[in-house]
Amino acid sequence: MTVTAQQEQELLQRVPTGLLINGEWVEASSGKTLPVYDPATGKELLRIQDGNSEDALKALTAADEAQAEWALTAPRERAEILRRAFDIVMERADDFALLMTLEMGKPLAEARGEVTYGAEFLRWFSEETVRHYGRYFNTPENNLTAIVRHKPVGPSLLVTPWNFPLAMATRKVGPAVASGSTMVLKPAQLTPLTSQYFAQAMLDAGLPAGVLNVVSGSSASAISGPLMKDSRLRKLSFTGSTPVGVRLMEDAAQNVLRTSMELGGNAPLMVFEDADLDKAVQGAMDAKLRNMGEACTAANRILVHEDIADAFQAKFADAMRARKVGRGTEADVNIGPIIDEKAREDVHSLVTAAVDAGGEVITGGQKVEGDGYFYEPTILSVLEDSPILKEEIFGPVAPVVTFKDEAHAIRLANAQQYGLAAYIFTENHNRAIRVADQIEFGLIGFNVGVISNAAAPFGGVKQSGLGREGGAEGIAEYTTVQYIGMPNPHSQA
Ligand SMILES: NC(=O)c1ccc[n+]([C@@H]2O[C@H](COP(=O)([O-])OP(=O)(O)OC[C@H]3O[C@@H](n4cnc5c(N)ncnc54)[C@H](O)[C@@H]3O)[C@@H](O)[C@H]2O)c1
Ligand SMILES: O=CCCC(=O)O
Repeated sequence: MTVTAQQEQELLQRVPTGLLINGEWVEASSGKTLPVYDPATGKELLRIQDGNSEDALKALTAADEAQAEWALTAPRERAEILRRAFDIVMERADDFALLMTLEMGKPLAEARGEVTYGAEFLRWFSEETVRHYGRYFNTPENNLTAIVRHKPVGPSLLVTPWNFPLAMATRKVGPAVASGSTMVLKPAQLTPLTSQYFAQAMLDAGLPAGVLNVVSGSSASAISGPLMKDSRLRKLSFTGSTPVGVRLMEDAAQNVLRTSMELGGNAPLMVFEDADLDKAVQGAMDAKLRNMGEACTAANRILVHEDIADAFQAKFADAMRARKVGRGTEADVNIGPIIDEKAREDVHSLVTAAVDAGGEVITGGQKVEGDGYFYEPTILSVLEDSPILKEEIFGPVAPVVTFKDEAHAIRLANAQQYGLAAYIFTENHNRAIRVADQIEFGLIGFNVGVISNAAAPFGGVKQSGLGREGGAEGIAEYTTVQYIGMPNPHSQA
């Protein structure tokens, strides 16, 4: 069902537009506001307060002052806040979905999927909160008894990207709350509304003032810069591009901050000659077109065995041509716009460079004329040295390359700097594990194109980052380890 303009306006009026500092939505000290746009129309949706360095420091002060008491709360209390937050986000699922469609462009059905995915981090970490055990043991010499326990890392700066506005926030806020850490969340400039609506849900769930502070603003470095230099900050958790992540790691080194870095990806999707072609095409569609290709997990390099390449490409092209492009609020649309004009230009430049380097357009390959930043679902047939294979595409463009044998496929998969997600399509389980052993990626989809799940550790190797979010590993990113040694009571009188 198509959403009406009145429904959109009613929702936008309910979004907090201030900065969240110490439990209150307040105005920015600059007195300035920041516009938020709809990428499907290019029009302004709403203006929010434009936070700066002064606001960021106030938020850190609030987080720092709340830290000691928050660290001592009962794990059950934190767990129940997260569980209530899960319920509230699910009760408001339609609002969250529409808000993401409006500010980011993804079609409503996908946005609903993100609400479920994002909310699950709250439920998952509510369950982890009460089970984050330490250890108690005698040392090998029996002279000491050791207690090893986990303490909250302390005030954390959480920086999120625009492509999954809810899930990237819950994947950080969930474990930070679970661990007993306080935080300053800095959402992406392009999509602050979902984060602000989510922060209100956390307050409604009973999160004490000062634990979660939110500072949106037009200058990311004005917000993060002074915080990264401040000794009260203990951790940076960043999700975004590799170049920005590298710069922030350099800053973090000056203050010896704990860091979790969820960076870019350039996933290969490998289709072997023994693959089930229907499964492989479905997997390629899911891995490529989820979020219009604007995902760190997006399959950007479709590697297909030469014996099945024609058959695969024909089915893949039919599936791509069947997709409907349009504003995500309209019924039946399954490809929304690219986030902004610059991002669409970047996608088109990669396509043009691939064609100039000898690539062939199988379907698509053009910007869609008219309002908004739409791009046609595109398949390119390219050679293995095509420039498009070296970069994150962040759009609905799938370059296909053929390979001769398993060793060749592995070499192509590893031949770039990223190591986030990879996909393997084969009916031979031994081959799947053998290939997984030899490719350098943190996440592997075996005969499936989407594997993200709150219960599983998400993260990459090489230039895709450090640390893991979600799973049992996720909470450890927000704790420090303390060892207490004492005389073994049996060796004492
Ligand atoms: N590995 C993952 O889990 C994951 C998940 C989602 C997105 N990503 C990656 O994120 C990128 C897309 O997101 P993006 O365009 O928002 O990335 P980006 O790096 O431009 O921005 C990410 C965040 O960093 C902030 N930022 C930008 N410059 C900054 C600076 N100099 N100092 C401090 N903060 C700064 C932005 O405001 C935003 O909040 C892609 O590379 C994608 O692969 C990775
Ligand atoms: O953009 C990358 C994040 C996608 C995910 O969490 O599945």
